[in-house]
Amino acid sequence: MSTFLPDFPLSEPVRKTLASRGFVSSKPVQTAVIPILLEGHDVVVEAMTGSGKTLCYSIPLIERLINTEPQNGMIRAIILLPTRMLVEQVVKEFKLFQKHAKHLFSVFQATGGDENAQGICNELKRILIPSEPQMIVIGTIGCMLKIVHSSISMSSVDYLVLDEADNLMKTQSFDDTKEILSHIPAKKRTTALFSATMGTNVTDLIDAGLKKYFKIRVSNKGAILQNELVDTDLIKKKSSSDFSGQKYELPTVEVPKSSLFPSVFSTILKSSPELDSDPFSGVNFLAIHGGTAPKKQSKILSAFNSSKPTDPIHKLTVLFTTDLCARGVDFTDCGWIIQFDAPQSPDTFVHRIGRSGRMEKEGKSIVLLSKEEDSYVYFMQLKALTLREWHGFDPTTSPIPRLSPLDLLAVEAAARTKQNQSNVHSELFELLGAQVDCPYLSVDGEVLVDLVVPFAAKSSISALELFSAPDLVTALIRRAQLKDRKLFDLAQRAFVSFVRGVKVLDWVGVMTMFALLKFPRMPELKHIKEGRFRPLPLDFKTKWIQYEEADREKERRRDLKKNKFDRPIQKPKAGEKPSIQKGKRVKKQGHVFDLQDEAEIEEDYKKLKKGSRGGRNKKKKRNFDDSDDSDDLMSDLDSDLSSDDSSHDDRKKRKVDKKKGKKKMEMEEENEEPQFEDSDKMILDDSSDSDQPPPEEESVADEIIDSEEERLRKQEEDSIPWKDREALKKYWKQESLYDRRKREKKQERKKKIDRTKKETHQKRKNWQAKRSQMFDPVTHKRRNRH
Ligand SMILES: Nc1ncnc2c1ncn2[C@@H]1O[C@H](COP(=O)(O)OP(=O)(O)OP(=O)(O)O)[C@@H](O)[C@H]1O
Repeated sequence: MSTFLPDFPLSEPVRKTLASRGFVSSKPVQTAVIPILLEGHDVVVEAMTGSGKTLCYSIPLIERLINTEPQNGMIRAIILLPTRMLVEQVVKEFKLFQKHAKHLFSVFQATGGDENAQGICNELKRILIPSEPQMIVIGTIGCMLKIVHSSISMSSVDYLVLDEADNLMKTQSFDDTKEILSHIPAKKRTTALFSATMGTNVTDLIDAGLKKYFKIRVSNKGAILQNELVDTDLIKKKSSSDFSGQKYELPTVEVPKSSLFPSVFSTILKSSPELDSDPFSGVNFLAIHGGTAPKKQSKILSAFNSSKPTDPIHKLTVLFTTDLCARGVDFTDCGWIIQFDAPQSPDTFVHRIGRSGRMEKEGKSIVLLSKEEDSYVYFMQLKALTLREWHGFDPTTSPIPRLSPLDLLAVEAAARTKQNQSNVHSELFELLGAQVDCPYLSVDGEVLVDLVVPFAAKSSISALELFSAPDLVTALIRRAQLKDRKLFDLAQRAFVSFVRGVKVLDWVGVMTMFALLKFPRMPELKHIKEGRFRPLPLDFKTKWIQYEEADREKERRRDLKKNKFDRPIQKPKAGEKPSIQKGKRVKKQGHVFDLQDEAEIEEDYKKLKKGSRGGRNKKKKRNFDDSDDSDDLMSDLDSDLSSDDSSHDDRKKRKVDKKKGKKKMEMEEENEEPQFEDSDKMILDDSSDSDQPPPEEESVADEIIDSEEERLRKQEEDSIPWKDREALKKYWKQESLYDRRKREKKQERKKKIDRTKKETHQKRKNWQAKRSQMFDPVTHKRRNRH
């Protein structure tokens, strides 16, 4: 007899599995639910997170498979879950039972995107043969939908579980869930719905085929989860989210909203050398988000779950993650959940915090709220969740040594003895990192400011001043961005994804929170004043920030060069004239630029336009139209990046020489004076060592005509409505006035020559006729006049 459920005899494989996992007694929800499911009734179960719901449906299923006639090569049960990660977790649980019940059943994982769905269906068909044992299929909605739509038979399915059922009933996926249910015979099946937040409205699912069901609700009484809040400024959120005072306690998981956030934080924390020293020397930073490859996700999860405070290297493991891990994921020993953002739905809040304090362990949750979010506390109260203000840890019990006044004096003195005051900031970092056991991130961000402000006041420049940062964390992140463009990109993308996902009240606060280097250019920010936002004061262009990775940097430079000329033509504002550049075609539309890069490319673009149109300078215009000029601008950029001005000048000179040489050759070859000369001639004329004759009168006249033509051409261009791109295209196909004049002139010249030739020919003819009258053609003697 098992001690797990004394009143219900369990089969040997189940007993063995439970014993091997050390489960000696059932938990309240298990005691309530397993017997009902063993009897084959439908259930709707709501029980707190981490209370052991998975076992509630897995034990009855295994018992059913053991105690009923096996149906080899058929699907016997379907378990639906919202994410691939959860599917993997549940598959693992069933495989533990399989160890003790070999050949009794097999487990099939149905996950994968649309592109893999067909392959999964084929694989399932291949193994659903009589020689194979009966099967449990565990999968996500998308994949399961493909399976039920394929020719695979569902007639033998008699057990259906919807774990995290409220999530599966969400509007976006509810139709799909119902569709799956409609393919599974309702009469003989047992249906079980589980969640920590079931709500009251399951009537829709009852419509979809739930029979008479038992509703079981296991109350949260006695739960050890504490919910607290930290009232903080948005700007200081980063600092406040460090709870290094508890570093030797249990692992921590942070659940922010934006999916990019984890990678930004963990990358920056990992890549800041200052953080290698205390208090982060023993901290292992991990991150899981939507962009993490599935295999890597599982690896990181198991690394996180297997981390222990007794680990000699990593005493603390911090996992940065998103709502991807908010539901169902079993973090076995997670002590703290720090929510960077307050979730709008109380259900999400419950699931997030439920990653800690599982299975009767103690767990703590902290949510960081800014001043604008005060009302959140009352909102949560209405939902029966109490948030208390958190006052931090007692510094005297903190394992991290604090900076003593003596240490402070030592640092200050060292900094002040430096001859070159502008170097003080780097010394400051060094000193703080190397000589003083100072917590860079303190329990309250104020400590940091207190620590560094004295230096700011006494030395000419401080770290905070240098990076225009309100706290040292922002300074570090800003500095890290300058060192590697990868972080700069991440910070911007994280900002954009954050502000697009939430209603932002304090824009400047959010910008500072993400340690942006410059005020971003976004349509949403059109009416926002920079206000207290402090951009990086250094006089620099963000395009100068390079990737540490050489290949990536090479690629960026290539792209930058290409983008300058691929930029789509922007629709001008009302009343603004369209800018059309002759010889430049409209290329790729909708190219995506970085926020900061866009501003700079815009600037370069204006420069280009100026070069091509400004002042109606023929030489400049033609130079731009020549592809060589692109090299000019790129070399401008390159020289900016490499600060190698002399090489740039050399290149320019070489180019002019090359053109001169080319022109000379052409002139010699053709030995003909060019008509309507272009910039090549102007460049040659400009050069001091030119050996060309001065322009003839005709070419001066041509220039006057040209400028008139240019004006006419411009007038004609401007008259084309911008909207009508077809008209624009046609326009380019049309002959321009300039070309027409050129052609007409050529024709006139030809006519003149023809006329002259004709006249000469006539004259010759007349002369010959006259001559034949005067001389005898045979004797060549003058005829006798009489
Ligand atoms: N009877 C038991 N004795 C000891 N540990 C148990 C028992 N039942 C389950 N557990 C363990 O408790 C943990 C939480 O279980 P489970 O993941 O099923 O919780 P849950 O209620 O589904 O949580 P969530 O709502 O977050 O999905 C697991 O690590 C599981 O192995």
